[in-house]
Amino acid sequence: MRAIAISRCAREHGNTPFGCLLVDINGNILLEQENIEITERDCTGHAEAALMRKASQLYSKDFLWQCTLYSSAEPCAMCSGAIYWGNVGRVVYVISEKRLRQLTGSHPQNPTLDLPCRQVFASGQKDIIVVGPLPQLEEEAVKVHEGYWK
Ligand SMILES: Nc1nc2[nH]cnc2c(=O)[nH]1
Repeated sequence: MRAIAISRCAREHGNTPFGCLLVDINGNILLEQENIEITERDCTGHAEAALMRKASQLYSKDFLWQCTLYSSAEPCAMCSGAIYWGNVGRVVYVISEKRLRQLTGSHPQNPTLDLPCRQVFASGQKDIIVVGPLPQLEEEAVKVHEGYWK
């Protein structure tokens, strides 16, 4: 899955191992985004938030509602907010926030929130479709995190 490959690139480039991409209704890849929080010294530099900043500059809200954001891991509350405000209509993720929390533990670099993206979206006013976690891809995605959260 492309989002997992992007998460591997993020780690290779010195960032936390997360990646995502935006795909239109016809399956065309519009944007790809690695996590940039370390190299850019940006606490909001999660892959999904960074992608949403670019997406909202390039595309209309009506267009983005027809798009899907694929992510290597479940969007955190901040990124879910960006997806909500940016108006992307569908999200697919591999690793759940719960599993991520087991991986990162209490690592100060990633004090993972125990707040599923579905819960964030359910507090809003639109029906964003959420697919995930994806058990058949989860181990491949988890592998990219191996040895990182020490
Ligand atoms: N899903 C996701 N979770 C994160 N936790 C820390 N950074 C990230 C990121 O870029 N994406």
